[in-house]
Amino acid sequence: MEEISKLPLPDAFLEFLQENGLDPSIYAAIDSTPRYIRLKAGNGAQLEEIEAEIKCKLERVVWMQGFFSLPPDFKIANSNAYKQGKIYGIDAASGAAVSALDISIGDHVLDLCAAPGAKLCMILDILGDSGSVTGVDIARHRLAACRTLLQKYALGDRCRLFVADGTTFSLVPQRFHVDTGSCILEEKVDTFREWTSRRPWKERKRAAKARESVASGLIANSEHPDLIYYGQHSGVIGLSRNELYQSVCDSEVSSSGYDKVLVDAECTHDGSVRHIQKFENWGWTTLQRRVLDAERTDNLTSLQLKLLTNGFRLLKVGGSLVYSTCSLTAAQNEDVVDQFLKQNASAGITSCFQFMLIVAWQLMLLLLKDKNLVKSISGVKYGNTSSDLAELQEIDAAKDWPCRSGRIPKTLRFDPSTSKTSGLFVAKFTKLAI
Ligand SMILES: C[S@@+](CC[C@H](N)C(=O)[O-])C[C@H]1O[C@@H](n2cnc3c(N)ncnc32)[C@H](O)[C@@H]1O
Repeated sequence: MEEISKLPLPDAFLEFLQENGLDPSIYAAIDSTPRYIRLKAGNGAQLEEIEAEIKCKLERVVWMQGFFSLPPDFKIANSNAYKQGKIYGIDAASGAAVSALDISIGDHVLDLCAAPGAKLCMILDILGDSGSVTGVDIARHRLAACRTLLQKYALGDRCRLFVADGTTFSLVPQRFHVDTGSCILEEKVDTFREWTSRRPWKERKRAAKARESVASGLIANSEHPDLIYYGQHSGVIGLSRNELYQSVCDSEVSSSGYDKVLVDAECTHDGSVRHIQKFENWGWTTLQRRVLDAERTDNLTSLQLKLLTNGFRLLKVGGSLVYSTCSLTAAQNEDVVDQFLKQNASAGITSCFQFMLIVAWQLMLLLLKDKNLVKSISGVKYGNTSSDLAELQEIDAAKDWPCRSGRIPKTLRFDPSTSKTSGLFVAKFTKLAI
């Protein structure tokens, strides 16, 4: 108990922990939790040079490639290696969420809650000169910070960033376009310019006006997602506005949706010990307002389920989705997974008869579509069709990670006291064809 009092947690937070069966002692262990950095790809040879510059030994994290630990109180922000974009500050557990995606060269990846962008940068670093990444976040200022990161680490070439609500975002990757090489770029390079800040004045004014209307609640979701950044090879250049914002039906999503989707959902952040510690300076009342408010917590779990559902909808058949949060509560993790599986699980098809019904329904929709009787098969609208069958997947890489199984088999939990990382929950799904 003496340990716990090192961080004077407010009563409301202690109650929140008690209600959720969480042990407050993790917040006293901050002094022994290392800092983590990841080396940007291609900088491995400069390890000794970086160590000399920061005057500190970088301890390799044996279970997460490219990651190193530093003493808990070490500040990387002032180092040249950080300023020059050779190292990132990112917790090793966050690295695990990205590793769980098992990204292959050429993958088209959707990061549905992307800002401020540590995981997005890692994804781009893994992809290198291949595939594409679409980053989405509802908070414009946070996504702008993400754009700054892309520039700093020179990783934006295959990335596009949209300010949008991840629960309704509906664009698939520009698969074919990305890979068509430079001839289209040369022909139609003026269709979209590289930076939207260079968009024509009238267009920017129209977008700002639409944003104001949304903010004042007059209209909602009437505008397209706002594209605030795209790189040369993200598939955007050469497209007309209509082509970029073209929606597709579910049957197309199954083949041209994203190969991998990360839903690193908004949460109460209670597993991020360093984040909670910051409220000592920001004021505990801020914690109460931002984190513990009961209504917000209820809304959060519903938001998490919607984000997971929509991310899964945009996944192609055979692709993988990782759902992660830095909360340790079951309500935001296993309970969300449970609900999602109830709505989408293949195990839900309990009988041959049900299976036949679903197949018949799909065939009927295809037939109607063929005869132009329906324009899209519930395509871009929020909500699932019976073809969205989810299955929890084993995370193969996790056998060496310092984590344990969650309440649901195949889900994982990083507990700060044993993992020596930030707290994290990870679940991985695949989309099955029927
Ligand atoms: C845990 S943070 C994501 C951290 C990020 N993945 C990273 O590695 O830096 C959650 C993010 O979800 C965003 N968010 C909240 N509601 C959202 C929504 N409805 N659609 C999209 N993003 C949302 C927040 O703005 C916040 O940036």
